[in-house]
Amino acid sequence: MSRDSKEDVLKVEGLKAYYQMNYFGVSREVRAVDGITMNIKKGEVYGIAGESSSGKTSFIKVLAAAIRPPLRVVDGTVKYNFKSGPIDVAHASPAQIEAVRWKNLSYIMQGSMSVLNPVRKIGKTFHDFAARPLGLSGKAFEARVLGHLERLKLPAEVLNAYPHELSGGMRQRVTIGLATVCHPEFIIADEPTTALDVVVQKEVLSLIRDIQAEMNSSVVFVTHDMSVHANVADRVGIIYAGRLVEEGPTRQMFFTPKHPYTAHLVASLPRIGDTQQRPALEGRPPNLADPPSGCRFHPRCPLAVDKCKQEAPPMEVVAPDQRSACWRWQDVKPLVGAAKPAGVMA
Ligand SMILES: Nc1ncnc2c1ncn2[C@@H]1O[C@H](COP(=O)(O)OP(=O)(O)OP(=O)(O)O)[C@@H](O)[C@H]1O
Repeated sequence: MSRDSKEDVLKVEGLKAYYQMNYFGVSREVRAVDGITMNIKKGEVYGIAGESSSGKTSFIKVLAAAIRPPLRVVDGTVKYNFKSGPIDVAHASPAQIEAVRWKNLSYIMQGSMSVLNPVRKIGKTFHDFAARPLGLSGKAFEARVLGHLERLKLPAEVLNAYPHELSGGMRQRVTIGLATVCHPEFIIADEPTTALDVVVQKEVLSLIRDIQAEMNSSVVFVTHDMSVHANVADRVGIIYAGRLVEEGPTRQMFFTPKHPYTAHLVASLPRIGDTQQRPALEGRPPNLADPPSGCRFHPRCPLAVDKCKQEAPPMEVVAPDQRSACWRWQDVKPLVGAAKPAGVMA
């Protein structure tokens, strides 16, 4: 089935979410998400990449309806079309969000320890998360959890353990288990493999992919590791300074990027046989309390011209399913010839 013929499960339009702070009478606004429009199809795996402090976590917190002050949605909508009905989580009440949490929409936060209560056994945490949304209790609930643990290749004994008694990889599996035990339609994961060693990383990624395929859920995940995107995502979106600057099918993003920032991220991937360090992009991402005029990437962009300093480029369709926000997208060339990055499917 082509991407176009699949149904949208999420539509984000003109989303702006700012951290609004007031210290000693001085107000400060950090424009962490500043006008993002995109959509996700049913069954799609969408990866979000970008440097540190570009707004990735803030964006997916809004998608996950996990917004806490000082972060506020100041404009736009985040509309899900769940089986149970439509909901705009940017404007829904706490009770409406509670009704879709875990059952329709689940969120694997950064760092598994932050989700797992250190003084509560894993079995109790499963109960806290899932008993009510599943509407099960006693033996029926136990059977459901045990079946799910088996699928995650976790022994039943973990239910009796405290989080600190498990290895990092097991804790991350438990977190994924918690987030998926209710078979949610939409899974959001923030850096699900950071801090895990390479072997465990692979296991955790294939686990997310297997569960997604089995349940036909949609997944949005964040990582700054481009090789993870290459291995897992159907489409990749690149965020720079609070804005989506390019998105497209994973292969196209790696082989024919149409934004100079994507070209740099792809070029920074290590390649088999590398003997030299990859060139790093000069400069730093801008301060989101005072972002540059025009295209926010212009101070670091090798292709920047005067227009880029003055006018923000709109997202334009540049190839099938691929959009880029760059005045000079036609001049963007991959920075690394035909070399195939490790992990990118040929
Ligand atoms: N609680 C907060 N209060 C104020 N500003 C914040 C808060 N959390 C994040 N920010 C700011 O919002 C901007 C975007 O941060 P965010 O964490 O969303 O970026 P990120 O791309 O996820 O970064 P990382 O990869 O380091 O997690 C940054 O300028 C950050 O300093």
